[in-house]
Amino acid sequence: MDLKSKNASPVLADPGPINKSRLGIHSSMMPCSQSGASFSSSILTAPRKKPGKLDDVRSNGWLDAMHSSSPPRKKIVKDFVVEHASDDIDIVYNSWMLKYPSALNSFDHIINRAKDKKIVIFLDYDGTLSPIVDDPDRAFMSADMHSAVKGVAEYFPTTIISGRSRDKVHELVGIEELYYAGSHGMDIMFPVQDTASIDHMGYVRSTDKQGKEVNLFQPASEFIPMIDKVFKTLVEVTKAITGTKVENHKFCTSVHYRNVDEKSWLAVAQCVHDVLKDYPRLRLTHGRKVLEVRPVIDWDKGRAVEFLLESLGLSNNDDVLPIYIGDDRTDEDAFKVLREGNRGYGILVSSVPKESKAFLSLRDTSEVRDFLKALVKWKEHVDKKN
Ligand SMILES: O=P(O)(O)OC[C@H]1O[C@H](O[C@H]2O[C@H](CO)[C@@H](O)[C@H](O)[C@H]2O)[C@H](O)[C@@H](O)[C@@H]1O
Repeated sequence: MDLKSKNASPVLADPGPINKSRLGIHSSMMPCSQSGASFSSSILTAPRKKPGKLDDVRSNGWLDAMHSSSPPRKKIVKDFVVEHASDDIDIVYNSWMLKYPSALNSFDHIINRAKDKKIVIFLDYDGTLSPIVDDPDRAFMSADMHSAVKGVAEYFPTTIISGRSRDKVHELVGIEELYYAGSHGMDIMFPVQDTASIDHMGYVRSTDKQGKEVNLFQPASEFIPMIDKVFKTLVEVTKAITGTKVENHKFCTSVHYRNVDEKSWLAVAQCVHDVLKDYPRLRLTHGRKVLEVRPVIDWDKGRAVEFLLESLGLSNNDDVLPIYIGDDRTDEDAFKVLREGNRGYGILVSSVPKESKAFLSLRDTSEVRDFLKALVKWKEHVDKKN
């Protein structure tokens, strides 16, 4: 990517003036449920305020997207028109792997391509390094995964790119040798080096928790007060819906519905939809049983990968082999960047067949760990020979 030719600001054309009062008292601070616990089922049958209101969420595809996020295995198989026997499940998965071959089985091919190139690793966190669990605060890596990630970071420039806040994912991973990009790449901390060529990109010099000098790139910093306000509003309006959890990631905010009764998913969607109506500069994306609210800026995990490659002086296709491993829809932006630039490998982590811009696949976090360990072993072997 020629960052120099890009507008330094990734903020898209403003869809309208920001009404200052919107940033203050929010019109939907009232909970969506006026009747507390019984809210979920009644909202399914009767429009809450205006006729047609519930249709908004149904017709704009939110609800369908919510149902298809993290679908149970059976459902995916059914979509592939196969019976539910486990043998058939394997047949479907194996035929899907013809399109997205296993990165483990393709290992020799990968290292062959990596000869004379510098491998650069990008890792998503949830669902990639830690298994998906009900409580986002308890999504930990295994000790084995921790040592595999530490191992790759010793040999290859390695970045964690997460939807979580940078501080949170740093706390969960706890490895200092890594670079961290939080809030879907809207908060990037990377080492100070000769990056004079992109000085105009707007990153600032800062210090990390150990007092070391670092560069910090935060293209959505002007949105911090707005996100904080929306976070508080979302906590308020969803509090009557049992099981919802709202997280503040500083540059974006997430509304989880994994622990919400499916009958109330529409209510969750409606609450978020109502709040977003007053914030034209925010948009919604879907993750694994989570609605993610983020600024309308032209920035995502794909742009973050391009930015990091450029800023670390690793953007030359002939010398560098980027590998991005992720499981979620937001990781598709990064897969797309690699695919379209014919650069390295996007690796999708999935135990069910799904369409992706990735080239390769791994079934689950344990295969991710094995793949990372294999890279370390190979690199140790190569270094020993030289
Ligand atoms: O980009 P990621 O690192 O994959 O972060 C995406 C979201 O991950 C977390 O939620 C997901 O994992 C949780 C723990 O396993 C799970 O309970 C939840 O259902 C998943 O959506 C995180 O809590 C979100 O804030 C991130 O946006």
